[in-house]
Amino acid sequence: MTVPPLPRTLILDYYDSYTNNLLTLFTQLYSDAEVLDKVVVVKADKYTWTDFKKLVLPHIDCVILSPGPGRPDNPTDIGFALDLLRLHALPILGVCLGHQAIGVAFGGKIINTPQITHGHVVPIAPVRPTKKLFSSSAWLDSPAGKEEQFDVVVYNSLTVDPKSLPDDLEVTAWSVAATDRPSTIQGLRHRSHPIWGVQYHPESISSTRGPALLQAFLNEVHLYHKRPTTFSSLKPEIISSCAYRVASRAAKLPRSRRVSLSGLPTPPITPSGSRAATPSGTRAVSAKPSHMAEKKYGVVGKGLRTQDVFERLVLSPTRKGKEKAIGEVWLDGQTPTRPTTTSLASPSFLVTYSLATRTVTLHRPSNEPITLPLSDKTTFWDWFSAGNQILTARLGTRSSRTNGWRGGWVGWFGYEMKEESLQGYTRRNKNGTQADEVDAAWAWSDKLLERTSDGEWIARGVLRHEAGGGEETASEGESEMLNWLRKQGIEFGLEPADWQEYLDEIQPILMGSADRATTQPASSFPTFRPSATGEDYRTRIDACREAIRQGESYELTLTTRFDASAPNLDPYSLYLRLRSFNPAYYSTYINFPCLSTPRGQGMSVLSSSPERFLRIDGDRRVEMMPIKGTRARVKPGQSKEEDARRGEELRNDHKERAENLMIVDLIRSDLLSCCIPSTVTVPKLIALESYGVHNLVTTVQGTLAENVGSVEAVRRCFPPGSMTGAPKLRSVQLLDDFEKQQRRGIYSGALGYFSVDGVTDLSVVIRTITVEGDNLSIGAGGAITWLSDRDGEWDEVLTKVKSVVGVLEGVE
Ligand SMILES: C=C(O[C@@H]1C=C(C(=O)O)C=C[C@H]1O)C(=O)O
Ligand SMILES: NC(=O)CC[C@H](N)C(=O)O
Repeated sequence: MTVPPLPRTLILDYYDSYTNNLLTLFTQLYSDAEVLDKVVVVKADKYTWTDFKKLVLPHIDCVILSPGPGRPDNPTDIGFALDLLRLHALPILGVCLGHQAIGVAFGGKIINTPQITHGHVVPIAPVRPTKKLFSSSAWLDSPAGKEEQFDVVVYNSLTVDPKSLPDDLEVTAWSVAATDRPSTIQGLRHRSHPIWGVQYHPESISSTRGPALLQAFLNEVHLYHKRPTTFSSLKPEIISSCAYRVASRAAKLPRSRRVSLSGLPTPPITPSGSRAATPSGTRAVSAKPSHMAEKKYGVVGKGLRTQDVFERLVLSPTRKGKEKAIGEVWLDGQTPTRPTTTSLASPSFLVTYSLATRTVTLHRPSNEPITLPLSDKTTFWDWFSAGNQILTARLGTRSSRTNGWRGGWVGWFGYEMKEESLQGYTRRNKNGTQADEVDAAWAWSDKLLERTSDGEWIARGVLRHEAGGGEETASEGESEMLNWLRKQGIEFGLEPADWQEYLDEIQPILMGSADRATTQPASSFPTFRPSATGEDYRTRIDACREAIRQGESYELTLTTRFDASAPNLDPYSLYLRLRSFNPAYYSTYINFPCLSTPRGQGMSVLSSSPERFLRIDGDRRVEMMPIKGTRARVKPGQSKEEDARRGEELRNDHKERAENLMIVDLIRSDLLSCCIPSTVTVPKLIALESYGVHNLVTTVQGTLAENVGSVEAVRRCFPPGSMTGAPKLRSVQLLDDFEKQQRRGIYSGALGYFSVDGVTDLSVVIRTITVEGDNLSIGAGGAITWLSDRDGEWDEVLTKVKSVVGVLEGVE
């Protein structure tokens, strides 16, 4: 069976979090280059109906109406789709909401589906004989066409009422009835116009026969247009109306790596013009004059505890006020099964961002903070992304490293940064955010001490020197960020003398005695109390389920906050307790004493997050690992068999698997907004990982397109889907209301680093204590679906908080 030529296809996106996954069906039939040339995803409200008819319709060959939140009989949810369907000027395929729109456009009624189901696999049976799509030759010749039934994933609360089906429409498929699940309409076609719909999601990772369905549709499109040998490309104006464009290629990597014979980098030019001495033992690995230096210590210091080295190198100099540092950073990271590096750093300056005032603030040791209002057209993401791209090109040398921070930015984007990342988002309550909130904080460090997973130490430095031959140079003129920072006297990269001084500082520490450091872990956690009662939370669960019943969302990650007050607390000693109580892959301690928020002076993040948000390695491979599905582990000393049983029970739980699948499909769609479509894959679907709690974890990967930088990639996937639910935009708007506009802050955001070599690694901020002055908070929540049980969900929240701080007070 041959694949027809690819027609110009416009996918109208009703702000769903699965729409981009349709691209994956295309790339199973056509090349990336062809798909990106002929298929475009456009937000459904991008054009008015009048403009669409004039500017778009004459220049495309077919339309796909995407899934989406809401109802097809609500004009704010469905825009001009009903007019488009009634005009039937070209072939149209509707998926889920788009399919329901077909029902409504020709006179059918929308009702609640008898069994509301999201993220479950159900069998469906095509009706035969029937004309078109499910009986087109492409379909009948395909393996799917020969089967009586096949499995698909459904995400719907609503359905076309079979009793209301107008004569113009014919059912092409039904779900197979089961005792708890009556049969519902799964496919429709118009009897005389080229219009088809499917209620299920052919693009879901767990649906079968998706490409065969698409091919059957494209065959119909081919037939409709009288079988041309080829279709032309989309007009550039239409392509550029797409929300996110990705290039069909990955950036080329400089593969050759040259290490100078002496193992030393070209000596940098000092400001006076003379060649500086290169610190001994330093080695650079690069095809271009490298700015990245490293010194490996081998067995030296291997017997030391990381805590002791952190205290001597990072903590005591800043505490004595001697160091030129703005704070303390320990990217700790621990798990027995997934080895990771540890990095210790004393950043030299920090930029923060406030959404309320749209200002950036520069913080330096012993200087007054300086602020910069961003222009109306610029978001913090744009500002930071453009600057970071140039810094990476100028200072970093890409390598195939998969792990570790080599210097550059470390910090976080708080959850509220969604306001500038999520297309279509509007903050309803403008008073909710105070001016002196810290919505994003990124500190720069051009030196750090790394501990490899083998326990060896490596000092890493980003050196400053003039552009040398063959170096990619990017103009600073392009970056508002770099120009402004330069004006404030900020330089990126160390002078060779500074690097030498750093090595001189490290040497005696690593050669020193293994005496234990003086700081003791806090003897207990402060007492955390819920900010909302269990009853409040249960009521909010009901509100979530009602929104799901109405088709507004498929899953909502509802959260709440637990607060504690602890005057004179040493956040570091509390972190020491946390890291032994709940060691996690993304365990992190960050302390910025200079920051102040409405809750106090000084801000620290004490994280024990197990969840990867997004990592980009040296080959521009992106990996996201959403967690969904949680069970408590047994208490220490209790039976291992019982612990394993709970893990297995979680792995086989239909509700939890569905929660996970919904986020996996969302994450795939997020990655498709920045990766080459055919590269987005799911190598590991719903695996059990057991650390502080049992969790179900999925791995989604892709290769970043050449036109997308690391910060931009993060922005397109922000906020993390596991903290929002699906579809993302509608769900976060609903959650803002259900959570009473309460700020989530760092919790639910992303924390980690953008390394100068382009390697990026960020966690989802969960299981994390935020300290602001004397006030501490922990956010916690869970995914609410139609199948959620009020008590079970509240217990899950308590389980999560207890995995961080052991005991809780004031909970029913
Ligand atoms: C919301 C939290 O966790 C999120 C929700 C999970 C779930 O519903 O199972 C699991 C991990 C996180 O993505 C939290 O820990 O506070
Ligand atoms: N996935 C979808 O498109 C869902 C459509 C509609 N909102 C429903 O719940 O039925």
